[in-house]
Amino acid sequence: MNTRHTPPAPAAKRDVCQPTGSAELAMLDVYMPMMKSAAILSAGKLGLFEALAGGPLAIPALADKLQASASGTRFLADFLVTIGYLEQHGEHFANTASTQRWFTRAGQVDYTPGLLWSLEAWPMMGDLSAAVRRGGPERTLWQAMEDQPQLGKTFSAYMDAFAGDLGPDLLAHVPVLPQHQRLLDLGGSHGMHSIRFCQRYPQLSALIVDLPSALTETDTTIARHGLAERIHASPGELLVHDWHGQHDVVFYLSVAHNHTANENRLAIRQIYEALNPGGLLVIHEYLADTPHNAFLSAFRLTLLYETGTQTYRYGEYVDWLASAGFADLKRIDLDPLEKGSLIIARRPD
Ligand SMILES: Nc1ncnc2c1ncn2[C@@H]1O[C@H](CSCC[C@H]([NH3+])C(=O)O)[C@@H](O)[C@H]1O
Repeated sequence: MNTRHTPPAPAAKRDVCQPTGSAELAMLDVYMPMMKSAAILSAGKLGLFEALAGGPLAIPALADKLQASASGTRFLADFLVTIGYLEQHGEHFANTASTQRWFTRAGQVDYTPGLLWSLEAWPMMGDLSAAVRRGGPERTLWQAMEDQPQLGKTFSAYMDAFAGDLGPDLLAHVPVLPQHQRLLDLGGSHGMHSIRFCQRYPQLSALIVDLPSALTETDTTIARHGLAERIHASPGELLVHDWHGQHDVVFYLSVAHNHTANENRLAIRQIYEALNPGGLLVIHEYLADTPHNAFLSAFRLTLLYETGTQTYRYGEYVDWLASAGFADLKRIDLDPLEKGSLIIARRPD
């Protein structure tokens, strides 16, 4: 995913996606979201939220920690207060509860890697008009990652943060059985989904297939979790790669929107063939069923620029899955909507 869902942000005073309806204020619709993004991303890059994770600080101490100027730190902190990301108590600045929760290591999920990824995506979006004209990217994100290795690393770290958020939903909804022993994690990137399932189910071992650009940290992460014997990462193009025999559970998590409809149809057929009878396919996706949804529309524009692909409707998945032979299809819409949906299907016994 490309820029996927954003964590719940501090309550906005007004929905910035709605036009102001006032000619004098029209430019504010562009200027304020730009500055809001720039300030939050800069705070992430400077480590400002993390610096406040241990407790409130006055500007001189905060500036010291960030190795930044006192005046710059003050202007940034002042603005972050006005948009609800910081609170001010006298001379001291503190994270709001939401900032602490979503943008620090002390929180539930630390999306700071998403801020760092958004800094990479920022200049790309400046070129969106060219993608609209062409109808797709000049070079896909995956091609760009081949000669800019930091892109792949930053993107995988962002996906890792998402996986921290999605992990509990997956564990709750995917019915792994005692006889399920082999997990294939297509586009498995950071490896955290495989790691969580292998931790929960001791009978499982996993194979992760992804492009080399996504796997730079994966072996280290697997080893850090003490799972080097049970989880292996194998670099390659998922449609042509050797999937090493039969599997019992296949993950296709946030991968379909990076492929064309025909590639997905083909992949789903290949997955069916690679599953043992009774095996499960688990898809995580953003379904294109909801019309006029600002998040989904923004995501499709991002894909136009980054990969030239798109999101698909649930009916399309049903068609691909049913024609491959899958049965017992189940759709689970996650809460909130921006978290996407799970589709679980079974290869009949
Ligand atoms: N052709 C391809 N072959 C293998 N992996 C791919 C291909 N195209 C995109 N990917 C990978 O698909 C992943 C999509 S991001 C999703 C990562 C992970 N499944 C998660 O849910 O957190 C990235 O790691 C890409 O490198």
